[in-house]
Amino acid sequence: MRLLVDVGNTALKVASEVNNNITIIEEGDINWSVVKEIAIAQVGPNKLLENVTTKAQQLSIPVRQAKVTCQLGAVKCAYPQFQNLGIDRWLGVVACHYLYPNKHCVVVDSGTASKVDVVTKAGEHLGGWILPGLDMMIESLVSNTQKVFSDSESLFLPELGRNTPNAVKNGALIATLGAVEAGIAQLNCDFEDIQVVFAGGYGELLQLHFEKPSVFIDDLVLKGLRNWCEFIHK
Ligand SMILES: Nc1ncnc2c1ncn2[C@@H]1O[C@H](COP(=O)(O)OP(=O)(O)OP(=O)(O)O)[C@@H](O)[C@H]1O
Ligand SMILES: CC(C)(CO)[C@@H](O)C(=O)NCCC(=O)O
Ligand SMILES: [K+]
Repeated sequence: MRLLVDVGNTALKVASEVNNNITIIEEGDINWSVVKEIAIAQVGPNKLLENVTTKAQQLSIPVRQAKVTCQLGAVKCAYPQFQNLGIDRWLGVVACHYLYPNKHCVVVDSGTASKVDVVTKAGEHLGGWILPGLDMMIESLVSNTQKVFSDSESLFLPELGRNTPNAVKNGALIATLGAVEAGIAQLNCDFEDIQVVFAGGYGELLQLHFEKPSVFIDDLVLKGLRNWCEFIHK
């Protein structure tokens, strides 16, 4: 069994990979006796990884840290300084390209931060945008103003707000959905040729309010990590 680990800025996601099948598991439920290799995609702090790295050392399990390269298979990185691209973004792009090889993809991974990346069907990553995640947008508005406040009860809705929490929360939603539309516009082609892929903690909410066909893939970065492992083991 290969252990796949996605270290986000706030959340750790762990999965087992057996015969190409990825199963998301709780960190406490890892069956260490069958782990042959650990692959890690890390953008967040080492602290989130402490338990995994300690175990790996104790049991002498090989650990591989995925890194961005200028090219992986058919996928080419848009950043001239490819090392600066977040590995989560890179693996999201790689995963989408191999899941939808005949489509241009707009990859929307929204958690602590929101990332929108665009990759053509030829595998050319055109680049992307980093936005504050929805919570971060709200938090930065509330903490830098006198009269703006939010609440936990109000829903995120793609409509005009008529009270302060609705104005703030709906604004965060609309800004993020607007970036998705702008990503689509960058491709300058029929929507039929585009696959929009949502991922991350806010992915389902965004997909719910995005009015065109799209998919939500819970384990997108982990799928990209599996692709990365396939390439480096070749
Ligand atoms: N239903 C949900 N489940 C989990 N997280 C949610 C949910 N709805 C909203 N969130 C938000 O998504 C965040 C977790 O998302 P994700 O796992 O993508 O985070 P992350 O990987 O740490 O973020 P990033 O990749 O931006 O560093 C939480 O911090 C929370 O703000
Ligand atoms: C943007 C985040 C924080 C999102 O997790 C991550 O992808 C990251 O640390 N990126 C590095 C900067 C960049 O991608 O240009
Ligand atoms: K930083």
